[in-house]
Amino acid sequence: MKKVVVGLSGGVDSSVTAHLLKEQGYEVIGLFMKNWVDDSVIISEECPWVEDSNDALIVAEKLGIPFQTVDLSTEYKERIVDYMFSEYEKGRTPNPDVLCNREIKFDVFLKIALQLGADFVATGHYCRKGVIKNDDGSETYQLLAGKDPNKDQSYFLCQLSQEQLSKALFPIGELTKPEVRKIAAKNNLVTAEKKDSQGLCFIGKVHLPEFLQQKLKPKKGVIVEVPSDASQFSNSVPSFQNKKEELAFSAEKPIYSETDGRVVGEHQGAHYFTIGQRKGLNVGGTKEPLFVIDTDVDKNIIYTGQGKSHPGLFRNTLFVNEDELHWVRPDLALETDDSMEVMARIRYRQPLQKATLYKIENGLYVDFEDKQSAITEGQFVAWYLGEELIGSGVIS
Ligand SMILES: Nc1ncnc2c1ncn2[C@@H]1O[C@H](COP(=O)(O)OP(=O)(O)OP(=O)(O)O)[C@@H](O)[C@H]1O
Repeated sequence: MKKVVVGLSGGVDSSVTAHLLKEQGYEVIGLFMKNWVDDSVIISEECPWVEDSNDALIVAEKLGIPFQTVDLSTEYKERIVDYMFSEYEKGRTPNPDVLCNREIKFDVFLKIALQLGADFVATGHYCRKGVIKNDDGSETYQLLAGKDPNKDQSYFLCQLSQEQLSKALFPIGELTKPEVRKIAAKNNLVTAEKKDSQGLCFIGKVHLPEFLQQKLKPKKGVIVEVPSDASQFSNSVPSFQNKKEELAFSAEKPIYSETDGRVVGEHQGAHYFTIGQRKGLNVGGTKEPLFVIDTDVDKNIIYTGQGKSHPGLFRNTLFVNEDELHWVRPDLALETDDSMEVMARIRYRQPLQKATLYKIENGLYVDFEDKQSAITEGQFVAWYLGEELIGSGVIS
């Protein structure tokens, strides 16, 4: 009998995951992980993990499976929380969810599962795993979108490797959320009606600005509004010698200075802000709301533009550095000077966009057919062939 460790979060998705695996004849163990808890921010009534671990325990008892809690708060702090602070400090916007899957659920957690003698780790992610049998007898694993288009979570797993995928199971990927809830209700699982978590491992449960303020000290600076007819947005495109030059030009973020617009307000620290952000600027009196179009953490200036169609928010092309480029399918990796037509997204739930990948020596361009709003440094871009996510990278 194959043994599976299920990450039981106390939510409905992982409850049904455990139930399905048991029905399929696996020997199932439930494991709840206590992640890092931001004690200074979370007030006791909001502290969610005690309630969640209790729900996970009740589900495990109901299913008649062994259950354990593991404390991964140290690893979580080192690999996710510290990384978040350091990225925000650099003016980049990290994605803790993607990291949590790569570094915690399918690394630390997976290793614990293997120590418990498990063959696989299963989670309640809405995605599927495909297996290609190669001629030499080896297997290649595919990360496929979940069947429920409203819930597809493949993006969150975009940094997984073949090694990690080989040990993963995603039993609810073939189901829709309503189907999952129905199965939970039919089997009297206490989590059947529980509302969805915020997605983020912990950050949904804390207030991001307050969280950041603990480590990143406030630093007053100015907010500059850049008009939509600023010279940076003029359409004069130089002529290019080759595609590489054209892509480099298109991926270039405009450079702003204080004199490109007027000072419209003050902020508490450019490192708290992210491109595309609207909330928290507290500037009134403009015809349309202001959006952050760039931050300069060195000079501590936030550049903004009016309205969500401000030209400063849009670009066609982005670049991924070689060392931040990841192929879920290494066998499909592009060689230098090769290109590939794909569908791509730059954030969770964004509808897939037509794009072409161009590989150069020190990285990869992702060139979108349509201009993309708020391409943000530090976030992940993920690309797909059909329903298969084949690679991803950090936007640089
Ligand atoms: N604290 C945790 N302990 C164990 N596994 C977890 C924990 N948090 C998340 N997971 C696993 O990762 C999966 C995806 O996590 P996410 O936070 O996106 O939850 P979700 O989609 O709301 O699922 P659920 O309804 O199971 O909470 C979960 O289904 C679960 O298998």
